Amino acid sequence: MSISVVAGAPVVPGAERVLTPAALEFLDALHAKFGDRRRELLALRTTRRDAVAAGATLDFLPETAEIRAGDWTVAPTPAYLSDRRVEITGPTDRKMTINAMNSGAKVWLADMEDANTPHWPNVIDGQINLADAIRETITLEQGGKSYRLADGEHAVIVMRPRGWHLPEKHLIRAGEPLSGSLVDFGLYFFHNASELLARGRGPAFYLPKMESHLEARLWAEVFAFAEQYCGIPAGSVRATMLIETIWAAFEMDEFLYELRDYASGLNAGRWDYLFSAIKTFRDAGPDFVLPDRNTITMAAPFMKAYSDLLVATCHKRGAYAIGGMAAFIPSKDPAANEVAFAKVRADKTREADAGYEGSWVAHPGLVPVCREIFDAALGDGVNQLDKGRDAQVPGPELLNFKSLQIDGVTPVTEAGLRGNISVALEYLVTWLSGRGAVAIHHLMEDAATAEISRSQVWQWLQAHTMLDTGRMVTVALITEIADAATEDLADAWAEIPHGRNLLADARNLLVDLTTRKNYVDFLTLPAYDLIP
Ligand SMILES: CC(=O)SCCNC(=O)CCNC(=O)[C@H](O)C(C)(C)COP(=O)(O)OP(=O)(O)OC[C@H]1O[C@@H](n2cnc3c(N)ncnc32)[C@H](O)[C@@H]1OP(=O)(O)O
Ligand SMILES: O=CC(=O)O
Ligand SMILES: [Mg+2]
Repeated sequence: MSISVVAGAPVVPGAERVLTPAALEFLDALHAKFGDRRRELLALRTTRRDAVAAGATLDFLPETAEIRAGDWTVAPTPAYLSDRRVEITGPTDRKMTINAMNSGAKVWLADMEDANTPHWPNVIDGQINLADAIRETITLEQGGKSYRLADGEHAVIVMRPRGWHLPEKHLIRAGEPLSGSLVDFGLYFFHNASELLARGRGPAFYLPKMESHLEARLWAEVFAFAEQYCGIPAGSVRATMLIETIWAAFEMDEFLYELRDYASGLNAGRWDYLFSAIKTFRDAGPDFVLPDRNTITMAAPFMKAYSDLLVATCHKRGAYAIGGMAAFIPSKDPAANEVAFAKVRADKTREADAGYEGSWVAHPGLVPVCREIFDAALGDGVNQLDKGRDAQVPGPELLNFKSLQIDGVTPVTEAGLRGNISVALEYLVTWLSGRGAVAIHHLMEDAATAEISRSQVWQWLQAHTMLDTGRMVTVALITEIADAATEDLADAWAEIPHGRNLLADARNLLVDLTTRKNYVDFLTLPAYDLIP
């Protein structure tokens, strides 16, 4: 069996550095060993969601009760990951790679996932940029500026590969596209694991969007195989798992247990979590319809329950709890900037008080505020593992979406509907153009936040939701708003190469995703079909 680049794939300068025969052989071995299991586990997702559609609910798993009750801890935290008080996230383009490394954050989540469009050039360039960053040779001349790694300490790289559901269509094996996860992980590991080990800085990964501990087990098997294949000591990898599906909230102990030889923490991936909550219970009746996106904060009882359970689970098992993304980013408008900093400060303070070891920021300008808050919480230490261990969170609390109702009704506004449609549209066109994260109305938007927006519109339509203005959510209303939003963006996108076509594609995709009867599991799947 062998792997080839599909005919017609965009030519990417430097690809020969990444797609070496030996690296492709490694990808081949990974797919031979794990490809079938990946497909089985994706099918299991469908089976489990079908059960919810038929009336089942979610609960802690009876078959893993012993794991939850057991007395075990995860592998020791390596020195390079012992201080995670501030982590910056961002895509792996060359400029942002250098800026993230220089940002003053302890960790950089190098994102091939929520913040990345998997255009073939992004996939390959990202690998090149990471390899150069690891070896500290990365430079860039752009826009009259010279970018270099600053003297002194740089952020530790924790790479986030694509989730299990995403294919990599530019590489095929036996006529089938490869797995995006295995391509991102495999190329990064093959080229950099020894170098990272030698430098005492990895290899470390963030693992996204898992729904079952069996998916965590698959990652553990992949790590063990990769270490052996590349001649790296067993147990060298470190993994931080995102708890960002509602399913994962019921299996946090199990995730850590499956990856116990590799795990260094869990992260509260709040945006995908909310998306998963909506998606999973999208047709479960009025008690599962959620209100406007901007009203569902981490203070919502079901979000707080998830956050508390995450800290307790981590700390019981000797793992770090890493906070999530406050989506507010710095702005040139002083009033908006003040709001952004106040919101981020409040969010990070809540996390530090709850016992997290550190948290995420989306922008270098926010590193100092996060650091200041965690400096105060951590004092002379680097963790708060003795904090928050005793939280008891009954399963139903994780599903108490109803608590956001007012007088038995979920408040949904026309402004919320318009906001969801315009943000999802602008995100989609940006994604199609090759950028997976963008600032819209002073907020960071990425695949996870856009998933919430389009899923809410779908759910409100199916639930015949009445808006605060007295209008009902209908196909006609969604289409009317989408067309107006498209018109609003038309001039800006007309200036960009192929911009008109991209905008038309984004509009059509959005209307289809939100008004079709059969819900689409991930917007990135049909969107991926639209990119070269
Ligand atoms: C739900 C989740 O998964 S969250 C995690 C995934 N999402 C992300 O990682 C998003 C990360 N953030 C970003 O991508 C960006 O901040 C954006 C797209 C939201 C805004 O970016 P911009 O519009 O470029 O912001 P802005 O103009 O203020 O940037 C100022 C400088 O900071 C840099 N910068 C901004 N954000 C980042 C970042 N996250 N990492 C590194 N550099 C950054 C810019 O490159 C720019 O550099 P320059 O002055 O050398 O040109
Ligand atoms: O990946 C993070 C999230 O919030 O989603
Ligand atoms: Mg996410």
